[in-house]
Amino acid sequence: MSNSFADVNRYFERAASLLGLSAPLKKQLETPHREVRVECNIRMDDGTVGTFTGFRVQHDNARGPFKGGLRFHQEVEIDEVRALASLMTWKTAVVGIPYGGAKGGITVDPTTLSKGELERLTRKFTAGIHEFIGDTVDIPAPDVNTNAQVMAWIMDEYAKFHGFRPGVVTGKPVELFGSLGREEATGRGVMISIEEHLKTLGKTLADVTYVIQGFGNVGNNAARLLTEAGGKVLGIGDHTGSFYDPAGIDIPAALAWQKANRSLAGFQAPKVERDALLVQRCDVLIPAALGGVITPSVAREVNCSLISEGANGPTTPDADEVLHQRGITVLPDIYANAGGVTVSYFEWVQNIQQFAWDEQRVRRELEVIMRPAYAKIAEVARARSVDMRTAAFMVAIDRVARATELRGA
Ligand SMILES: NC(=O)C1=CN([C@@H]2O[C@H](COP(=O)(O)OP(=O)(O)OC[C@H]3O[C@@H](n4cnc5c(N)ncnc54)[C@H](O)[C@@H]3O)[C@@H](O)[C@H]2O)C=CC1
Ligand SMILES: O=C(O)CCC(=O)C(=O)O
Repeated sequence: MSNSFADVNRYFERAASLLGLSAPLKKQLETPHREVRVECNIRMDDGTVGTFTGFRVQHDNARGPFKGGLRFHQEVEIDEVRALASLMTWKTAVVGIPYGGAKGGITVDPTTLSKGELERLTRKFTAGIHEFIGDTVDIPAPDVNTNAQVMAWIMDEYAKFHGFRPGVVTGKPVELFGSLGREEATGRGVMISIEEHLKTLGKTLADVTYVIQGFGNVGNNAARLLTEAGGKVLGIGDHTGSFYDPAGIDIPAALAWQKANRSLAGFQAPKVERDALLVQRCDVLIPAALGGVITPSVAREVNCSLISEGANGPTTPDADEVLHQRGITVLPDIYANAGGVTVSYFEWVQNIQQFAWDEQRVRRELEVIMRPAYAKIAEVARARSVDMRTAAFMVAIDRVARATELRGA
């Protein structure tokens, strides 16, 4: 289960060809600008030296500073980071926020580290990449297995080299120049994406049922918000367990369980096999864990009419074809999960202005970005008779291509 750069580029290639981009421009837009690899040696609690490898891939900055999350996971490798960095370029462009795309990661299972080891590793990585990041250069943020505390360490370590620059990183703790609403932002954006689509069908969030894979930052906030909106969540799961109940899962109980136990293991609800969760009956499926989980065989069996991609790259290109042939609408990752980076943008704006917004304003401004973006993608999908993913890539690539040409060589 991972993302591949070749897979992202299949989507890129299809959309770029429909736009009639020249071969040299396509190559320029496809190729990452810079890739940084750092060895991070740290002192482990038992006195030994731990060696870890970290990456930062800066894909494109024609429309603004590089922007994107930082992932700590045992399966992180350069090709995947490249894929995720490229998705960030198209994501920031499709919602029209003034950034390019980047992604970083360290190959580590953070659950095997103590808090002290995690802090030392984060600081070592930051020291290794500090020359390449900055609030006008490249701005990291949380992704899988990273959080506000990790961002605070990055901000602090960066300050040792460059002085106080809170906008060097987003997703910080609210007490330390973070933004209200950032933590739930990706889940909220997923909800908005679904709401916009349902509107076109004359339905509301309360009229449909949901299955959500992944119960971390994206999945659990989506589950909470959809439940608060009156929707019924039938299935949830994380890496420790999956649950499905046609009568509905008690989401407040699941959230409380997860908060107390740090995972869903042991949660009391009807269990299903991890791989079976994605094919349970529902109206809306929300993959919100890792990439590559919707393969052609899963796509042939999913039992929903809409997929909103909370995760990055959850659907392989071959599976995407199958979904299209089956008439299942996919709200693509670069749009559906853009709520997180959008509120990161608001955090950065607040940091630059040294002026904090209240949460209502953050939510309002998120809608101002997410709702028209749906309309734009849907308009292109209609006008060019393409699916929503192709349309989203076309909108994004067109914007990056124009910026690139206007800036010149
Ligand atoms: N955090 C953010 O703001 C954004 C995250 N994303 C994407 O959303 C996805 C989830 O990210 P976060 O929620 O931030 O990460 P997280 O670390 O908070 O949570 C990840 C969740 O996925 C689950 N998971 C991991 N492996 C699994 C497996 N094999 N089967 C089932 N569940 C599994 C974990 O148990 C956990 O519940 C990733 O693809 C990430 O790139 C996208 C946009 C923004
Ligand atoms: O908030 C951000 O800057 C980036 C979040 C992220 O990594 C993503 O959207 O995939």
